[in-house]
Amino acid sequence: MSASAAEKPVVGKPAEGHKASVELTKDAHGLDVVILRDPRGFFAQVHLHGGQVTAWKNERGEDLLFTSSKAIFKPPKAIRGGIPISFPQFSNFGVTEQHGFARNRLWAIDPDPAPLPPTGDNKASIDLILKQSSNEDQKIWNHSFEFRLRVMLGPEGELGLTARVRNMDSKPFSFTVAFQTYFAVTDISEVRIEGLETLDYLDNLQNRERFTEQGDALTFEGEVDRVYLNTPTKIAIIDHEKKTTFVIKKDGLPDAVVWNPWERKAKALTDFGDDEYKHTICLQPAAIEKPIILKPGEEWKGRQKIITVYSSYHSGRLDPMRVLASFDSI
Ligand SMILES: O=P(O)(O)OC[C@H]1O[C@@H](O)[C@H](O)[C@@H](O)[C@@H]1O
Repeated sequence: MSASAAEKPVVGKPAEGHKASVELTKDAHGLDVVILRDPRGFFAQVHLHGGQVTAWKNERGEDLLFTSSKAIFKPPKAIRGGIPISFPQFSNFGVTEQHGFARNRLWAIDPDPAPLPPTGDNKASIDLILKQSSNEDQKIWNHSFEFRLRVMLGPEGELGLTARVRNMDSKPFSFTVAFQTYFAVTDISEVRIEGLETLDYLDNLQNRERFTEQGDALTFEGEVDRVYLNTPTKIAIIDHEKKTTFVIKKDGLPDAVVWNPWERKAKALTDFGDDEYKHTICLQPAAIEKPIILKPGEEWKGRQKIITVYSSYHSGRLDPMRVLASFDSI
């Protein structure tokens, strides 16, 4: 299912038995948003500003992504939370503004997402496009491109993002990219990440020096800002307190950034509550260490899919392999 600006919006939660729905509407700040709903109650919201997923909820209406209570909904500023997209540059690894310009621009609904197949009636999806940089962007990154983004809400409540970047220029260009995903967690000190152990990482807090992860899982006791390199296609974030696990599956995005500002940096961020660092972990599938190089006419594709797993952890020892295996059945 897809939506275009011309389609009549579907309003309200669909009754049981109805198909997934897509609605183009305005948020409380007057910004354009697309709402994806599944009959079982799963929900996702995408702002055209930034092409940014700004909410994802389970069937009980609980937020699975974090958005700051101090988030500023005034373009061109990116909204603090959800899934801002870093493109054509991650962080300050290049010449553009921090994290590139894509998160600060107005995206359009893509009327022609070919050749991606339609997602079918049981999935709600929206295709967005960001074309050609603004005049201001071109002064710094003067390349002609098309960035297509499909956001999909599946029948198991899973959230999928597929990014495609095509070089529309007559010369090659390169870029780095990240899905800056702010997961909602109950208490950061009760969270562990599995899938990054023994890997090398660049530590943004130590001049991007290269280290090797020593622990058998990643836990949090202070500020973390690392780019893990050549990561596996599946990573799990385990929220012990909520007995919930997020499983992230990714393709075309070999790196994974892990960021939590902790107390001091949280206080320095104007659009982030002082204590909110306790309730989020930013895990970002990314392509950073080896920038993507596209020749004229070439296209790059990167994908992340996230699902939440609840019950398997209610008793006994955590079994990440079981969680990871369950993801494959989707
Ligand atoms: O405040 P911004 O521009 O959204 O960046 C937030 C953080 O984004 C993370 O991706 C970076 O690794 C951090 O270094 C950075 O502080």
